[in-house]
This record gives sequence, structure tokens and C-alpha cells, in this order.
Amino acid sequence: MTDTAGLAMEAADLGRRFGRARLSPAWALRGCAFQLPAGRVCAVVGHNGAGKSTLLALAAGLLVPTEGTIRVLGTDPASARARVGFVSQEKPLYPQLTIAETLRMGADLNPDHWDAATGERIVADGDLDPKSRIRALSGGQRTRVALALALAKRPDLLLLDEPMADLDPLARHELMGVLMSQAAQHGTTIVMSSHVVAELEGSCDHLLLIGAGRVRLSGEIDDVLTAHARLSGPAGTPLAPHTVIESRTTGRQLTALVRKSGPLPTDLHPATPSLEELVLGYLRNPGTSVTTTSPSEKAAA
Ligand SMILES: Nc1ncnc2c1ncn2[C@@H]1O[C@H](COP(=O)(O)OP(=O)(O)OP(=O)(O)O)[C@@H](O)[C@H]1O
Repeated sequence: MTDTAGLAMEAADLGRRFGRARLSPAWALRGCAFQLPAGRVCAVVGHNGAGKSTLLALAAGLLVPTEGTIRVLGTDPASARARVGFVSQEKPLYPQLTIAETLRMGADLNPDHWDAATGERIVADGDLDPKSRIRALSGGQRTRVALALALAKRPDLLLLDEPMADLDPLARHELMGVLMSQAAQHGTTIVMSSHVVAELEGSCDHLLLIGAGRVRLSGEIDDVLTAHARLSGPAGTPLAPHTVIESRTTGRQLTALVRKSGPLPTDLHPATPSLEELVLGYLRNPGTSVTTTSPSEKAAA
């Protein structure tokens, strides 16, 4: 039996379909199963349309599963809502309110756990005037206000759908630092989708890679990386029994990204892939079988 204590999120056979079953067989997510321990900073990656936003909306309780279950902070998403912060791609804010009124509304809605100083500091660090109306802000400035609102709520779980997409490089760097210190100081679990894998590499410790509505990889990033190897050596060297994620032969040279299964061929030079290499390898090869890395694989790797 799986020990589910201490999990921030857990999905079992999770599926979500849009449209009517007979008219549209399109599943945004199907057969997804994963566990995310509490206190992790989790990167959710996958190509456009993979199902990342759908998964985050299910976790936030804004969508309900068509099949299967998703549990958040040990309960159903609707019951966990007060303990969850969510910044969607659309960042819905009331355009007619000022920034100060927006933060005040956040305080009124979350009277028991509102950290006003954090919200005000994030706004001030962006040189934003609290009297400015939301409708007068740029996309990146709205993102800052949405993050201020979500972080001031002091959530146990923070769900962020491409939070950095419209921020300038300095703002990305600064707000990523704010997120990391929130996770370190308060043990907040952060689940963050992004297309900029290099940006996630130093910040996240857990990975959820989604492809075509399925979980293709999930686990602690260190475990996931050590379960794979980047191999180079003479062309024609057999790669079985390892699972080949991708391979290329140039002249007499073979390079391959494999998921390890036992000892590696001695005539190939092994290296641990970077997170970006691994994610790109999986994204370039959508046909590779669905896999999940569990801590027990670490020992086998
Ligand atoms: N409201 C909806 N109605 C119909 N189909 C939808 C709806 N929302 C999402 N989908 C479909 O579900 C699939 C997954 O979409 P989703 O937005 O979750 O992907 P994503 O991984 O977040 O993509 P992106 O990286 O482009 O943001 C896509 O095929 C999309 O067209």
C-alpha cells in the first residue's frame, strides 16, 4: 500500500475530456497518475497543448475530472481551496480596481492567513504605484500583482501556470527568488509550468513531464536524471536492454539518450544528462513509452 501522508498532490487514473463524448473524443488528460510530496518545487513541462493548464486547473478545483481522481493537500481540490494559491495564464484581476484595492480584497477574502507585508513588498519591488488601476498595467505588471496576491495568501500549495512568461529578465530573476524563499521559509509546495527548462533547472527539485495528455516522467529531478544516461561511442554498439529515448549516428559516432536498465555497455562513454537535455529528448520523441521514476529506481540506476 502506498503511504499517502505528506503528499501535496496525488492523481490516480486522472482524465479530463472537453466537449461531448460522442462528438469530441478529445482528452486533454487521460490515465494520469503521479504523487508529489509536500514541500517540493515541481516543474510541469510539456509541449503546447500537452495538458499542463488542464492539470493545474483540476488541482485548483476550477475543473472537475471526467474520470479518476486528484487529491490536493490530502483532500479534494474544492475543500483545499483556502490553502491553495493559483495564478492562471490569464491572471484574472478586476481591471477597475487599483492595486491597493486588489490587495485589500485579497486580505478581506483571506482574513486568517494574509501576509500584507509580502504583497506590498512584491508590488513595491516592481516600482508599481498602489494607486494605479489594474487596467492601466502592462502584462508583466499584472503578473506581478497576481503573484503578490497569491503569495500574500500564504498558501500551502502554490499553482503557477507559466508565471514568468511575460516578465522581463530582471523581474523573472527577482520573482523566482521570491518564490524560492517562500518555499524555503514556509515549506510551501510550488507547482509551476514553464517552457523555459533552463530556468527551472536550478530552482525545481521535482519534475512532471506531460506529453499528449499523459504523464511521461515524474519524480525527484535528481532521481530522474540518474535513471538516464547520455552515451557516446562507436556506431553500432547495441543499446538493449536500455530504453532508447533518442539516438543519432554521425559517421562512426553514436550518441544516445537512454533510460537505464542494468549495466551500461562498456565501450560507450556515459554522462548524466542535464534537465534540459532530458526534457528536450523526451519532447522530440513523443512516441517513447510512458514512464514514472520512483525513488526505488534510484538504487537500481
Ligand atoms: N476549454 C476547453 N475546451 C476544449 N478543449 C480544451 C479546453 N481547454 C483545453 N483544451 C484542449 O486540451 C488540450 C490540453 O490543453 P492545455 O491548455 O491543458 O495544454 P497546455 O499544456 O497548458 O498548453 P500550452 O503550453 O499551450 O499552454 C489541448 O488540446 C486543448 O486544445
